[in-house]
This record gives sequence, C-alpha cells and structure tokens, in this order.
Amino acid sequence: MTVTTSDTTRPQVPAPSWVYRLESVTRTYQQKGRTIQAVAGVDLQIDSGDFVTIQGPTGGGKSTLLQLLGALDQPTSGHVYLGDLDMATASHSRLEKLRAHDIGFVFQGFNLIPTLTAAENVDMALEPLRLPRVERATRVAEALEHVGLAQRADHRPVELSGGQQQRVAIARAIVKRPKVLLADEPTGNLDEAMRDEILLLLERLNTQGLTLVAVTHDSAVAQRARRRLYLSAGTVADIKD
Ligand SMILES: Nc1ncnc2c1ncn2[C@@H]1O[C@H](COP(=O)(O)OP(=O)(O)OP(=O)(O)O)[C@@H](O)[C@H]1O
Repeated sequence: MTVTTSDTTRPQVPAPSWVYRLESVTRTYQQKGRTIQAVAGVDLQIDSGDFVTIQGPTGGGKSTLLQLLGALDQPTSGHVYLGDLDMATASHSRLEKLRAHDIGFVFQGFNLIPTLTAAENVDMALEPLRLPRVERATRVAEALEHVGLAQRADHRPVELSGGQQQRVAIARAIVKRPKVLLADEPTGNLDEAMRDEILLLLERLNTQGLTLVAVTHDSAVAQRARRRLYLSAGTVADIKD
C-alpha cells in the first residue's frame, strides 16, 4: 500500500473565516468596594481580513476590549477565541507565545527604544521567535522596505519624524507576520499629513490580507474602516451609515 501525504488526498478543512470570536465576554474591576463593568456581555465576531475601528466615549471600555483581544488580559467571564484557541482559559505562557507570534501591536506613543536604530527596534520583535540570524536580518529589511523606510534602517528614533517613527513601529508589529494587527490610537500623535501617510500604509497592509483592529477617536481613521464599532458602557454595536 502506498501511503501518501499529498494535500490533495486530505479532506479539505476550510480555515475559519473569522479571526476573533467573543462570546458573552465580561470584564469587571473591583474598585473601593464597587464593581465596574468595563466590558459587559459582548458577543462579537471579527472576520479574517477585516479593518475594524472601535470608537466610543471615554471610559466606554475600548482599552479593556483591546487588551482582551491582545491577550494582555483575560475576561472575568465568557470566551475570547483567537482562531480556535480560547484565550480566556489559556495559560500565561500560551498567551505570551500568542503575543510574540500572532498579534502585532501599534500604540499612539510609538514605544520605540530611543537608543536603538530603526532596524534594531524592528528586530526586537523577532527575539522570541528564535529564527536563524540570516532570516532575521532578511525579515527586518523586508519589513522596513514594506513601510518605505529601507533607507532609514540605521537611524535612531530621534532622527525620524513622527510619521516615520510610527512606520517603524508598524514594521516592528508586522515583522513577525502576525494574524492580526491591533492599534491603539495609531494616529493620535500625528499631524494631518502624517496621519494620512499612516492611514494609507494601514490600508495597504489590510488589502494585502492583514486583519486590522484600531481603537480611535479620529473620525478620519474610522471613515476608512470596513466596519465601525461603537463601544459604550461596555457594550458594543455596529455603526451603520
Ligand atoms: N485597572 C482598572 N481598575 C479599575 N477600573 C478600571 C481599570 N481599567 C479600566 N477601568 C475602568 O473600566 C472602564 C473602562 O475603561 P477603559 O480604559 O477600557 O475605557 P476607554 O473606552 O478605553 O476610555 P478612554 O477613551 O478614556 O481611553 C472605566 O470605567 C475605567 O475607569
């Protein structure tokens, strides 16, 4: 008998069309004897390849939800699936691995290390992946190329504009080839021209297949999203035009 491992002989199991699935997700905090429901029974599915923005009033729960999506926090009750994995019950070491491999983060303040060059900042994200040195260098060069900063690889953050620093931060987020890119006010510290530059880059990454979820107060960012969510008092709703 011939045993074959050819893909064509295997039953085709379609990859899930969603990246995240949240079921009855609640996150409460105890403060001075009071219970604060930051996220209150959220059901939500985010499709693979989507570009989702999350808007809403201050204190509405946006940061808390983003932390749950980013495996930086776990819900008080309910389930947060990333692919097939329920992050609500995953171990801390599993969550750490998820953050290192599958989830890219971009923050309002860029969070670059000032003493390192652009290339070294991007390379930091590959540290936990234990790749061979040559592949690591190739990936860093590709990521910087992708964000249009190949010529600035040896520059330190102080030698770059705000928009360029955010592009380095995006390169650092995508160099690990994550399943999803989470952004917290990615244009918050930028003027209009730089904001447009970052928006174009995010859109390009999205059309290339990267799933994007961005918390934003900036309606210009939200207008470019495929799907806009509104989070208020811990509950989420789609914004319809
Ligand atoms: N660590 C914490 N301990 C206690 N309460 C918290 C904590 N983190 C958040 N909260 C509370 O949870 C609620 C939601 O906060 P969250 O930061 O998620 O809102 P947000 O929509 O991101 O607000 P903003 O737009 O101001 O950043 C708020 O009432 C907040 O005070």
